[in-house]
Amino acid sequence: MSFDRSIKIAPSILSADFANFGQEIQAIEAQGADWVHVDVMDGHFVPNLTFGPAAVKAFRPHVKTVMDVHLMIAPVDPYIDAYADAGADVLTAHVEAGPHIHRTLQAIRAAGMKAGVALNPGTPAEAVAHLLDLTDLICVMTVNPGFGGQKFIDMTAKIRSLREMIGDRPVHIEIDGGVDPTTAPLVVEAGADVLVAGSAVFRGGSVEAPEVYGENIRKIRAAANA
Ligand SMILES: O=C(CO)[C@H](O)[C@H](O)COP(=O)(O)O
Repeated sequence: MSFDRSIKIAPSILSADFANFGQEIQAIEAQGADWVHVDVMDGHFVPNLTFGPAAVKAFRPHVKTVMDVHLMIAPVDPYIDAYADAGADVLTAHVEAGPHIHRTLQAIRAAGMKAGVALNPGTPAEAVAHLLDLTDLICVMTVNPGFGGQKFIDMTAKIRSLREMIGDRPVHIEIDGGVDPTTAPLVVEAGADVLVAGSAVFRGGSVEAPEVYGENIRKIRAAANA
């Protein structure tokens, strides 16, 4: 997985048909998704439950691009090897999920994955200031994590601070929550390059009408690049 700052659209399969993940992943990739974003929730760190390592491993053969796994779980460290075995390319842990994020990021890289760190809306950019050489991606939450379809919270000032702090390091800034053709240009202008979108990609489409996913992805990308 090489680094570049071009805009990448990462549909969140939290908004896919839960009875049909394999075909949904194939459909979004055929329709232009750059990465596939997988939201892992534990009903403890966030008030919702999704899937664990066995399900993520079952998604893997369907993902031909980048499998971007966002852990909204606490603790993280006992599960790092399981997500490496499941085939995650990027594994992101929340800075709020435990006292030893430094160790967590080292362990993710040691397990052969790219290491991501996520920040809730209430957490300042400075929380990752000492982690910049240990991380490949900073995920800025623009909703309080747990559910798709929430209203975008403006984090553009935080994104700008992070882009400045990152300097010329090869670190992606990913935005997660409420990304659509209206909000995408705001976050890209502030310095983001990976856009996670659930509702705005899957709305109106299905595996029987995958061209809707393609139109939705194109609209987000066009707005982001405008
Ligand atoms: O991490 C998430 C929620 O915690 C989802 O990825 C995020 O909310 C995307 O969904 P939407 O685009 O519908 O806001």
